[in-house]
Amino acid sequence: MGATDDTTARRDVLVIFGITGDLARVMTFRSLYRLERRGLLDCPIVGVAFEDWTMDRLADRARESIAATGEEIDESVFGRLMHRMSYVHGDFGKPETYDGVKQAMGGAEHPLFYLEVPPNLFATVVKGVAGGGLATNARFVIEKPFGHDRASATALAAELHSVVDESQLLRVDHYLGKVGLEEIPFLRFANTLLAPTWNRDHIDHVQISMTEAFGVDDRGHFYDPVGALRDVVVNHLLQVVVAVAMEAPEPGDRASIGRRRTELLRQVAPADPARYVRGQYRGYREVDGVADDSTTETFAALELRIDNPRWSGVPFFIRTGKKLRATETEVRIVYRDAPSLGFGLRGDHPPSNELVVRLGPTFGVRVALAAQRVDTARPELAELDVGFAAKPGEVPTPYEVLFEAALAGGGMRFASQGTIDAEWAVIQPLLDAPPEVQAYEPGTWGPAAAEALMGERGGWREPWIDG
Ligand SMILES: NC(=O)C1=CN([C@@H]2O[C@H](COP(=O)(O)OP(=O)(O)OC[C@H]3O[C@@H](n4cnc5c(N)ncnc54)[C@H](OP(=O)(O)O)[C@@H]3O)[C@@H](O)[C@H]2O)C=CC1
Ligand SMILES: O=C1O[C@H](COP(=O)(O)O)[C@@H](O)[C@H](O)[C@H]1O
Repeated sequence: MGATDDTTARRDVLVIFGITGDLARVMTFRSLYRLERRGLLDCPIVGVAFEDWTMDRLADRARESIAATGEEIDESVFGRLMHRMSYVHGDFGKPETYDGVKQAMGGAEHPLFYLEVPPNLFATVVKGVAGGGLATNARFVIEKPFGHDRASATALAAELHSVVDESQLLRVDHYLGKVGLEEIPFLRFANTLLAPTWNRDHIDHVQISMTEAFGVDDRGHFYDPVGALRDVVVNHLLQVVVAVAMEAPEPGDRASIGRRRTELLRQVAPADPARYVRGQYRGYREVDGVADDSTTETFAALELRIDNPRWSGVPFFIRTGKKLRATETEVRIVYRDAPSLGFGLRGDHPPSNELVVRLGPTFGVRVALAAQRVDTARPELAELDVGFAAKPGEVPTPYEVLFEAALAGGGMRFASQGTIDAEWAVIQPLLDAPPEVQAYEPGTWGPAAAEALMGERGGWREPWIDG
């Protein structure tokens, strides 16, 4: 185990292993550019990869990558970003690569190492950094996947822990950087209107829906061995469950947020394969990189239960899939039936209240109240909507939030091994006994069985979609 600091010292260099790779192209350069524009970068950045690139080549890649995400490039911002960057090439398996990294780091004492590398190289890089004497006071950001099941996640953690301390590891779940997610606990606990009703006495069930209109496209090689459950349920959507269901952090102790997350996940009952629906869109098997006889799910719907006094008896329904009718992510709290009114209003059984937090494509909150208008025969739901951003792009992207948090030295935006283990424990029964995969037509809401999963609860609500 390597030497650690237990402070929250600001990082004084960012070293990115895998700067020439795909994640850097689609996410990293853009996030760094946006942080530079907001004046939030203040340290050198060292890119490391195998290819022998010049700085001009790196700058070209950075420029193309940023432009491809739709950002308009401000030359002075781009110039400042490139001015703080340097590049080291070498094999991650060779000690001399880390000599080059050490030199490029200058006298930095609190480095942040970001591993944008294939998962089978996580331990190689961490060991290389430690072997080069660079792990003292360092933090390591690592990317998913953290194993492909509970046992392999445990084995990966053990390998990493043989070199560095758990407190040095920052595991990325980009939903922990998503604007909207952290706002859910705030909304719950800061509003006297909501806090007393946020429990089994008032809430009938919770629907968490992350639907995508696009398919697997050019990611067949990555996606086919993974599937929807591992891609987004065991991580992102369980974090949405956590935000809805966790207890309040301890006053004045931000570190307790991480503990609260893990505590909640440990109270989620292991998922029941009988309450799990797997789907695959027609045409998926023709995607490049997908096996002709693939049974990988591109759609998953499941029910979870939480064994604690607040949530006992309240089902949490989750659905996600590719090539569905619309791209949206939301969590919908469906309240219990209102009592029969019995005081002479037309229509004596008002519809149930709903509270929706939309997490994508933009962030917003909707409260649906039962209302009786003079021109309608029965009470109906009237929707009060608050949009927090008119267009995508106006709020920080998840990766900006995560970089900012990691550079500030804090770990609250990242998942601990305790959290990862608890997540796999919930999902493992579904991996052990997966039901048959059912075909669905692109452009629908997935297999009919997903609707049946909801029983008598009125089915999946039409998501909150603009326009
Ligand atoms: N791509 C994405 O959208 C996402 C990726 N992730 C995760 O991020 C991580 C990186 O993924 P991605 O960027 O797609 O991977 P890529 O395969 O595109 O990139 C890998 C990078 O590692 C470098 N590399 C690989 N082997 C060596 C070696 N032996 N020595 C030196 N450099 C090496 C490559 O350098 P070179 O090119 O010079 O050979 C390249 O820069 C993975 O853990 C992935 O699961 C997570 C979310 C989304
Ligand atoms: O990690 C992943 O997440 C995206 C969805 O992220 P979002 O922020 O757009 O909701 C998903 O499309 C992808 O398959 C998965 O790997």
